[in-house]
Amino acid sequence: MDVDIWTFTILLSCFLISYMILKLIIGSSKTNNSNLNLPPGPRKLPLIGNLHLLAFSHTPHRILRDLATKYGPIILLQLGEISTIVVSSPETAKQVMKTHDLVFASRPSLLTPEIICYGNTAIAFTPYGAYWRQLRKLCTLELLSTKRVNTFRPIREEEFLNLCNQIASNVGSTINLTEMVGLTAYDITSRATLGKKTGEQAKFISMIREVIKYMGGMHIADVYPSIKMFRWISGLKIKLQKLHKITDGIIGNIIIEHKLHAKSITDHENKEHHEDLLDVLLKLQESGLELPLTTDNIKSVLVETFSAGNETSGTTFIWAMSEMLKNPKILENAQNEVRHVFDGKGYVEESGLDELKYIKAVVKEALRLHPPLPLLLPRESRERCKIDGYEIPAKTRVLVNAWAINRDPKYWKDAESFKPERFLDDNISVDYKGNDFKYIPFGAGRRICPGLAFGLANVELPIAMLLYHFDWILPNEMKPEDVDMTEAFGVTVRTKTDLYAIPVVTRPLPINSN
Ligand code: HEM
Repeated sequence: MDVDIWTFTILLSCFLISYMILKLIIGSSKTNNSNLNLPPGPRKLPLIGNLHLLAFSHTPHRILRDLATKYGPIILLQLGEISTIVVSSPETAKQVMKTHDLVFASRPSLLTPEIICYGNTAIAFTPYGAYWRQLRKLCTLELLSTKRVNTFRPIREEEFLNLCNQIASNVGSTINLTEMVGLTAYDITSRATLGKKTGEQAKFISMIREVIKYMGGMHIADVYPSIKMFRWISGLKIKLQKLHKITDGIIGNIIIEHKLHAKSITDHENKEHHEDLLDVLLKLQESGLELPLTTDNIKSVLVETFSAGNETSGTTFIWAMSEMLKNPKILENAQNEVRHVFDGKGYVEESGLDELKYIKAVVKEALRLHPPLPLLLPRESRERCKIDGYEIPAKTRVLVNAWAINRDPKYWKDAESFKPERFLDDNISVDYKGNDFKYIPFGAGRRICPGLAFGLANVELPIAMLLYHFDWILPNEMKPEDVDMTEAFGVTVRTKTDLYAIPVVTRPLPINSN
């Protein structure tokens, strides 16, 4: 949650302007909740409330964990105009995402998704209601179902093999794993979503990477929504509108190309043709859904799939690789496993990944210690409700500190250590589906991540392939304990520095794989 210094300074000066003070005072008296039994929390400052506690932090999940240690598992913060509760224990998370899931099934309206995703019409930031329900159903049954994700298997295998070939041609040199794997993930999403690679697609990828820079963090406009001037003051709105105009033009062209192509292909070609997500969305649009799916709605979902999908899986891959490079014994165990399973074939196939119990445990453990969205996505209460005996008024913003929960020593033995073995223990059978609230990297309840299968496939396969074909050496005689695990907050919490390593080929790549 990063409010840049420039905007924050402007904010403070602006508070000197009397009409604003007046407006805020009137605003706060309108929502006077002093008679309610509200959750505890730190003392608020006039006008900004508790904003100063998070405004300059690059690791808000850590600050919020420290506050929870002091005030308890449910705390109330005043972030500018926004009353926000933060829950930090499995029990309170369960109350938000299971017991009262329907009450907390909405999302607040935030500036970036509002502009980039056509007025919040993608799934993640759409408020709860009939439109979200329809979109979510399409997403679960059609777009991101396990069956659909499996149809993209050949794309994943081909693209990650291309990556391995690229790495093999750089053997002995230091490579930037973060960048190389990140770009491959974009290529995969791009082909799965929009079909075969085109120039327009490459432009779209580079624009989405630009958009993502603005997606993370807490913007001043989102904590003072009634003061419209903050939307303009930082220049953010103008930047976003410019980017939106460009992405809209590119995606518009891609949709036109798709429609023309669909008309021109013969019956024979049709049978050979692999449906991409845009094909599916266009078919659904034609099919006459209960609520019409407009072309802008389709564009919105495409933008979201690109942005939500890539960063989360890319981030998870890098955390898992960083942890293994930091813990050579774990890297060796994972390599032994994948080589034992695939040595007969000489290459890794996605269909064999289920045999990689240890590597799956490595990914699970990486997601426990480093959930890419440590505070999940913010929710908003739709009506008044009680949690742990405390009143939560309607329209309260809710953050679930999954990062703190996933490493709570009350529930996890040796909680801060990277130990994949803990997930091999039959007594710890937590899954990704948000059934056990002590482990929620994908969230839980109605708003749980629908891209789970898509995301995991893009993490497990490259790990298996990169560990099968290559040994990895740290550059510049770096020691394992020096691998940088500093976090950087953005659209996801990723490693602050890119991960570099030197590959050594140990299992040759399949000959006809170029
Ligand atoms: C390792 C990969 C991923 C992780 C860790 C992850 C994590 C999450 C989390 C924590 C949420 C919020 C859940 C909540 O509020 O309870 C979420 C929501 C969402 N994710 Fe993912 N995600 C991943 C991959 C993907 C992929 C690949 C896609 C799509 C291609 C995707 C699409 C979405 C969407 C659309 C939502 C919003 C759901 C809603 O509000 O109904 N995610 N994800």
